[in-house]
Amino acid sequence: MVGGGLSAGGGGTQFEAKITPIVIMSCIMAATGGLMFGYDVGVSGGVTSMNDFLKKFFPVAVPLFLSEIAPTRIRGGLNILFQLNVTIGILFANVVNYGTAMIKGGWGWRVSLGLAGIPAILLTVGALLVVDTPNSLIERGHLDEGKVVLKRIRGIDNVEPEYLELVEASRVAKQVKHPFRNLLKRRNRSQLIIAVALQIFQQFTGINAIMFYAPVLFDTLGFKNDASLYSAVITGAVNVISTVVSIYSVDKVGRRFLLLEAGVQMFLSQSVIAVILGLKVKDHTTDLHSGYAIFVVIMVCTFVSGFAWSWGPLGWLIPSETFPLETRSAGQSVTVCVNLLFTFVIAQAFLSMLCHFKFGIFLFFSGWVLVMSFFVFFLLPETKNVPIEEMTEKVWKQHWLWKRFMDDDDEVVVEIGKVDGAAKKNGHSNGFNHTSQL
Ligand SMILES: OC[C@H]1O[C@](O)(CO)[C@@H](O)[C@@H]1O
Repeated sequence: MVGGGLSAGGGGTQFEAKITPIVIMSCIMAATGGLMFGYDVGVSGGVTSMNDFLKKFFPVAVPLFLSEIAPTRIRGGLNILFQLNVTIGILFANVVNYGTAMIKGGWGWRVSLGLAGIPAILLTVGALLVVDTPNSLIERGHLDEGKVVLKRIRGIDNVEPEYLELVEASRVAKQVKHPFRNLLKRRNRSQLIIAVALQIFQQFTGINAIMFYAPVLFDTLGFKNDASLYSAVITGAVNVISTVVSIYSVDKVGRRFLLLEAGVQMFLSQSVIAVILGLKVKDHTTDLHSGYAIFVVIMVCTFVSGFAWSWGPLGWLIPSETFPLETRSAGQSVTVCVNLLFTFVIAQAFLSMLCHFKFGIFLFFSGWVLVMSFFVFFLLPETKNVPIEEMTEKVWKQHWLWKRFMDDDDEVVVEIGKVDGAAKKNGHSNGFNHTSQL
């Protein structure tokens, strides 16, 4: 599941755990899922700028601008690792497109599309090698097997404290009967609104207009065919590197800082692109002067880097750390669903919008960046370093608006049993909201 498999659900738990082969295998699995997602996003833009592909599928069209089981202590980093893999997949596709465009005989685009099967095969083979998680085994009643797997995963014999927490977490999870119904309850409104808004906003930054159509955009600006593909490789690399910046900084400077800083960066770069294109490109036969064209590439990279250390990874991270237990699985599903729905909407609408708005398309997206930055400023609370189980008290109940939704009458606070009490005493958390309202 996109982003969902790497929930940042852990609070302050610091169980003893080695980085074992099983954990590494699980990370490779996640990486492959991200690669597949990213490759599919990246490959489409490239092949649609290859003349042989266009001749085959668009003989009538000369478009003006043709244009998506870690130890707790590394859970946050792994969450963004998913997005990192998406960006690596995109970069990989961009590099492949650059190479296959040079194949003589007009079948290079077939190779680009065909290679999408490789991450899918890796994922399938990987899935056969990976064992059931202890959580899943325990939840299905296979307690002994769950403990054995936990020992293998952690690489140690003394897994008792974590095992007991997993058993307790599973007991609590079983009490959640109607996750989707819970999602609509008033007390869960804030997390739901924020998760849905983040996904819609992530796509309305216009990132996929760039990811899908960058080579075509650069082509239209007058870059030669291979130069436009080459430029897409550059933006793909900027995307990867800037996501790494997010991995290192998100727990230091916080989510709000990254989103607000990137808001300014994305707004300015998109506005500059719009102004240059508006002033310098009169019609689709005009090539941009090479100095301006390079400047546009730099502005596109500035935009992509801002996105890559903010809305890209945080769109996944924040919902995964804010939904309480009673709505977590349902909330993650809605998050992914809304993201893919709006990826589809933008991909479908972009070309028609481009024909109507022309350079104004970048003003359209920069306007949205402004709106989402205000949303972050006023409505998104900081969640950096807040243990999951304290989110309600420390985040939602402190917020000027969201605290009004926290006083639901039919609230039933689940008292986690003695295991939880012991865990709390030790400063541990089982990754679930201990005051979950069922
Ligand atoms: O890196 C850019 C990519 O990241 C996503 O927003 C997913 O988080 C995709 O929609 C986009 O293609």
